[in-house]
Amino acid sequence: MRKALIAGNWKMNKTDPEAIELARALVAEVGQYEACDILLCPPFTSLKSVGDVIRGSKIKLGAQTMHWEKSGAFTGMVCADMLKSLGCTYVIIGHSEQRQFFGETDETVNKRTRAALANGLTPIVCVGEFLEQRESGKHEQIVRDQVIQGLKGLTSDEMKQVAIAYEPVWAIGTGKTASSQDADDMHACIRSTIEKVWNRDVAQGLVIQYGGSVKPDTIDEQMAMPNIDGALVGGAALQADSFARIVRFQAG
Ligand SMILES: O=C[C@H](O)COP(=O)(O)O
Repeated sequence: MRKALIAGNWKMNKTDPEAIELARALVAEVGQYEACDILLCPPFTSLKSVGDVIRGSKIKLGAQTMHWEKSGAFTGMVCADMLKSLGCTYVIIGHSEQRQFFGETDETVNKRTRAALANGLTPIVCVGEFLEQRESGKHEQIVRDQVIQGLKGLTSDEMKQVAIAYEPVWAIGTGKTASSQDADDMHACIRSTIEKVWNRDVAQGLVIQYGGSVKPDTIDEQMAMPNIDGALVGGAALQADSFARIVRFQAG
């Protein structure tokens, strides 16, 4: 049985005082909630302070990306050790905004994923198609390729530490969600790809989150789908009440 993972990706939002305020409100609302795993991914600048606020609660801490090298001359970047030293246990990798604006490729996704795993961090590997790719019927092939290339070379044991987030690019921050059925179909496609490349055990254990305009009024139907195991939430994670309602989804 897969435990749902509800993650808030705060992206480039919240000053440090604002991040502390939001984290405090979430600890008060859902800090001891155990029906699903809860993850906060603030910007690098607030990992330390959010980590301090959530310490002792059930809420986990993650980063929004990392470099694959251990240290060195990589201005602007952070490495796994730095994230771990602040209490991170997760890291988002290959988000479509990293792919679109910062040159992320399947190859760099693979490097980051391997480095995260080698350092005991759980990577949430993001995949998803553009609207024109869906409209031309290529969406499943595009996402399958991202999965296979991004996770290339991982052992079955390593795969058991990975989560995937399916985020159709056209649904991110637009207010348009994929229908629950379309999302579930893609999640099933991802799961069957994992089964073919690795094995059934890995595929059945894999947490696949949906991301793209998830809101309090969409989450219940989404989480009722058999292949949707959680959500990677952007905009609706920036207010405590909406994120707390998403965390407390009622899946049927
Ligand atoms: O990482 C989160 C996703 O990009 C979704 O963002 P959104 O909920 O604002 O559409």
